Amino acid sequence: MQKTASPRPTRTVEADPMASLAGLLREWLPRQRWFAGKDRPVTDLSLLSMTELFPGCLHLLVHAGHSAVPAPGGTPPAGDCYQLLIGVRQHLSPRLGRALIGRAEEGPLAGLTVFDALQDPRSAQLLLERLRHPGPSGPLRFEADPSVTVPAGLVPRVLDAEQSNSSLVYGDAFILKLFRRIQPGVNPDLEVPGALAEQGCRRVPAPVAWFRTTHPREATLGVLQPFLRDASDGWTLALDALASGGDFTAEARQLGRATAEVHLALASAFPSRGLGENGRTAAAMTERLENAAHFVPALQPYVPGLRTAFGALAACDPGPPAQRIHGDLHLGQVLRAGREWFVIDFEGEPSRPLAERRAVHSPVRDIAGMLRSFDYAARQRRPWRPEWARRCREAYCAGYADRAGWDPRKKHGLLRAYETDRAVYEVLYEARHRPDWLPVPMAAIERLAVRGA
Ligand SMILES: Nc1ncnc2c1ncn2[C@@H]1O[C@H](COP(=O)(O)OP(=O)(O)O)[C@@H](O)[C@H]1O
Ligand SMILES: O=P(O)(O)O[C@H]1O[C@H](CO)[C@@H](O[C@H]2O[C@H](CO)[C@@H](O)[C@H](O)[C@H]2O)[C@H](O)[C@H]1O
Repeated sequence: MQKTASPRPTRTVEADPMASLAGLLREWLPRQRWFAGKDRPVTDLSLLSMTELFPGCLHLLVHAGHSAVPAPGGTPPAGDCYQLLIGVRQHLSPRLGRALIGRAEEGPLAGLTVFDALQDPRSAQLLLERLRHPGPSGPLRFEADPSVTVPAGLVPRVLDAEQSNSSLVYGDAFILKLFRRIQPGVNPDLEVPGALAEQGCRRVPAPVAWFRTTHPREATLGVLQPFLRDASDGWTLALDALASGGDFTAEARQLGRATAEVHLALASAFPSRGLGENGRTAAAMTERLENAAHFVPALQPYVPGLRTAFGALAACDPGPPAQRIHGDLHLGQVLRAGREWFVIDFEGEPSRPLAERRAVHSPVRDIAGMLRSFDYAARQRRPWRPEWARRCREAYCAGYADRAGWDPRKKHGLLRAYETDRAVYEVLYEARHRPDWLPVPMAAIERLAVRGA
């Protein structure tokens, strides 16, 4: 184990470092995987909050504005708030080269080297120390579950994953997720696992420590939870099965059961609402489709057909009651450790407003997310393996029905509408983040719009 120092007292720094940082961050931010505004130029950067977490490490909330370009639907995009941990030093050791943001030329940090402090093991250790000692740091509040002991000196490493946020793994015992794009309010990725733990649900790792800000608005900033050692995510396992010709139906069936168990625990932990309202659901789906088609013109030829398909929802059985759900369920959000499936990342679809992500929705939405994921996996192989995805769908729905007491396959109209809605979200997501992947959800759109299945 490495030695760790106790964190020193923190203070809120008065001088505005943006005079030094704005130019560097304007270059650096759009290159980060978690930066959501890659498709629009950053027109302005402003500081919302700054706390010196420990000497040489600034905790910043910055606003990245994109005011020049209209958003889909004609609303001008106001921009986003991002959380940054910025290290400032005279010189950066060459082994931290990939953390480099640049050298400040002007302002209060002129002449100093600026870097991403999360990549620096010393800063990562001090951050854990801060979480181990709950209390305030300027506007920040560090809090912990008093029943869990987090040992000192755990060796940190940055998780090397395709992520929407940034995570640090400590001694293969805990994982800290730092939310990057910050929205005011409680993040469901803290709220939901905490509430599920109180229900005794063991399918979701429970938060052990977290931190939040009170300025400029209350918001969750990070969550520490147990790290599931030797776990493999569902996406990797599915691709391995596809590559080796192995069967994935037993896994898919257990995954269906695990999903149903999490849904049942969510329904106990949070208030549910009566039966789903298909009319409102259809209107919301249509609006999302039209907004997405504004941004991705390839969707436009399918809009009339899909609008009609969503409209047909009104005649469908409303399905199970609306309740809190995962909100962005796919094979990358489930981990297999030992013989069990665990569900992680309850943030919901990152581009939706927090209030919408914390609202109740039909559990069919999560089921549709996972079914879309089987299709994504099957399309990673040439030739495409539709029968593999179809078998996984059947098994997953059967497993879900075993535990939930109702069978998603009997809600055909609803399931089809939610799969379409999810594919529309994916088109927008891929256009923004991974244009090479766009054909995967576009193929589903074509299938659902033209053939309806
Ligand atoms: N409790 C955990 N135990 C083991 N690995 C985890 C755990 N939580 C997350 N991970 C790993 O971290 C990755 C990213 O986590 P996730 O919560 O999905 O982040 P993001 O919201 O940034 O995409 C996951 O795909 C998984 O590999
Ligand atoms: O970063 P998150 O895990 O919160 O989710 C976002 O990124 C996902 C990709 O990393 C994206 O998922 C899409 O691609 C997956 C394969 O990489 C596939 O299994 C999913 O079915 C598909 O939706 C997800 O949509 C996005 O919110």
